[in-house]
Amino acid sequence: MSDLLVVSDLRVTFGGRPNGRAGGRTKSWARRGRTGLVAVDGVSLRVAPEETLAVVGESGSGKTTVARCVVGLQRPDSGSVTFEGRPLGPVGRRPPELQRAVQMVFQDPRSSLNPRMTVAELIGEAWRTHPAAAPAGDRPAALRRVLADVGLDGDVAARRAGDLSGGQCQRVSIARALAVGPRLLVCDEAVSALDVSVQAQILRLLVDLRSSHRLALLFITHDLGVVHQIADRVAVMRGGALVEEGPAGQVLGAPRHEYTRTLLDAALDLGAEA
Ligand SMILES: Nc1ncnc2c1ncn2[C@@H]1O[C@H](COP(=O)(O)OP(=O)(O)OP(=O)(O)O)[C@@H](O)[C@H]1O
Repeated sequence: MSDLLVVSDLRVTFGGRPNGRAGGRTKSWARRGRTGLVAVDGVSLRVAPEETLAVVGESGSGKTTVARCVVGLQRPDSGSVTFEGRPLGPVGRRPPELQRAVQMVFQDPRSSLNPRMTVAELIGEAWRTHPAAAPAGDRPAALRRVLADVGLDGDVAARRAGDLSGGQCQRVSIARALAVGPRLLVCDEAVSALDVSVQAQILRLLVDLRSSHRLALLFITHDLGVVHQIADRVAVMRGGALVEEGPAGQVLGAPRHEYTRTLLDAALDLGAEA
């Protein structure tokens, strides 16, 4: 199967000195390797349609920066991100159909949703931003459908995000992404802020949605304990670089890299303590 998302040789630095063209089209930095922090260093990844790739690694390993490049919130210094062979530039410059195709679910739903807005308003906002995805006819029925897709009752529509539980908020975040018809969901630590039992429900939901909505998932997490529940393939990052990548069974069951073994041992220790 041909790839949906291809990330090639991505490099991102922070804190270097602009070379005089900052604000222009090229984000280039003088002596970046020496004066800036290399957050992502030559990372290449592929995600096939309806596949889940988990990107794992400790805090600071560069996972979120890769995710932000994919959704267009971070411009790489070099390298490329393509979706079905089309370049994915910064979010503001993406054609609307590519903006819709790649949606992100953030770690903390309480800060990614305006607490004063009702669920209906939040989903309506997504439809306003992407009019091509807005329902042509009966909006309340379309709203009920999208809420049902994420396991929420229709009466949640009238409630404010600030009055919902963490799990309900994350379901609303997923509904908001689903409402615009994505092909790829980038989930950045999407279950990390939730209680363990709610984590399992949201993981189950993502697995179900992947099949029912034919989604691919780029699932970013520091927690190897959740990866086996969701991933087809696993990529392990350390210090901005990829150290190992392969089928989930192989990376989790017979890791080749010492660092992956250390992460797995740490996850096992945490599991034993829980
Ligand atoms: N906007 C920024 N400005 C400066 N440095 C940054 C910025 N964003 C990330 N970094 C740095 O880049 C490195 C990679 O960060 P990133 O958030 O991508 O890692 P991560 O693996 O997702 O970790 P975490 O799970 O803690 O977010 C870190 O050293 C981080 O401090």
